[in-house]
Amino acid sequence: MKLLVTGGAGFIGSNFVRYMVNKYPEYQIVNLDLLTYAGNPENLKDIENAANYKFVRGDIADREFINGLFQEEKFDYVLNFAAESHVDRSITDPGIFVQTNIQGTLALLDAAKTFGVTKYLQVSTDEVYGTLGETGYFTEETPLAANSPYSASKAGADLLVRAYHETFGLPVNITRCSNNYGPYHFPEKLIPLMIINALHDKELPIYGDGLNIRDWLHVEDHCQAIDLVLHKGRNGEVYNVGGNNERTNIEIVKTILKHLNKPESLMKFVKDRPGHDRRYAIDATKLRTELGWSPKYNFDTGIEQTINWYLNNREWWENIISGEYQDYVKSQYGDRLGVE
Ligand SMILES: Cc1cn([C@H]2C[C@H](O)[C@@H](COP(=O)(O)OP(=O)(O)O[C@H]3O[C@H](CO)[C@@H](O)[C@H](O)[C@H]3O)O2)c(=O)[nH]c1=O
Repeated sequence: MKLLVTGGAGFIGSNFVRYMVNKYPEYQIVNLDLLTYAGNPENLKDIENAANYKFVRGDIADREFINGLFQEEKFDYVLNFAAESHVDRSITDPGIFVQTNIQGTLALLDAAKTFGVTKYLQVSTDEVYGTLGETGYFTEETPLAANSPYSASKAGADLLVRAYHETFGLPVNITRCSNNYGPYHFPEKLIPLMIINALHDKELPIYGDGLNIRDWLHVEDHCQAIDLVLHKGRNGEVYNVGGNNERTNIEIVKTILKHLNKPESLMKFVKDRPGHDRRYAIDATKLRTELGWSPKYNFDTGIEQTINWYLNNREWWENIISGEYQDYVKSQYGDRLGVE
């Protein structure tokens, strides 16, 4: 069984690669990653020499390269984690989101169709559903109503995946997760950014009134869900993955400050994100009842484990925020990156 995991050097992708390499020694896992600013080979240092693991550097939107890779490797499963993922960046530079998230997905779908796969799994996001008011939950039937260029690009990709199933009969699944947290989270996102700023006694920028709500999901629970959907998901189906842990941003920041024994005076309310979605909350009943998913983390233990991970892995994030990160990656991995 051969798996292509794209974006496997990113936060969720690397956690998933590690999970699969350890759980399925009999599978061959190929990690394809472009190593943009958010992809980091250091995330997988502990398994990089595993017999069932291989790293390839490349761009999912490079059709010629993708076709060559599919022809050579003959993948059984394709899991697309590769994406530009940061909402704030999509507001200043939407073009790269369309290129990677839409053109990249299209190139993978075409290759999957041409060379044949047992399953194509698209890792998507609850942000495609837009925003909720104070009540209600996103289900798989909630209409798509993306509000940011990022979520619009993910929604576009989801519709292509759906279309390749309906039109060409490609065996596909789409998973839509809520906000992930855990080890190796890139420090532009709320939780790692706040931990690192607090450790430096720097201000913690809270957008708007800080009462926006996110539904936090531990990345390992997300990995388990994707494993289940990959093996047991019904073709053509969408599965929502949510932690059932709704928190306001202020609650998150206060929790982090408390764990680190830092004062709340570090919180600074700043200009709101344009188009800022108010609330995300996921109904994951389908995943639980149909596929038997049950998350093992509750938020209190998960956030504590995550904060401790950042305390114990300073070198990992100091290399990233030092600005010397790209040079560092090149010096460590330059000769071993595979396809350029
Ligand atoms: C970076 C940052 C964020 N925020 C707020 C904005 C959001 O309400 C909340 C979380 O922000 P972010 O960490 O950027 O995550 P968010 O926009 O929710 O999107 C994340 O979660 C999505 C899933 O819901 C994923 O699809 C995205 O790729 C991922 O980036 O915290 C702040 O108040 N201050 C900040 O400095």
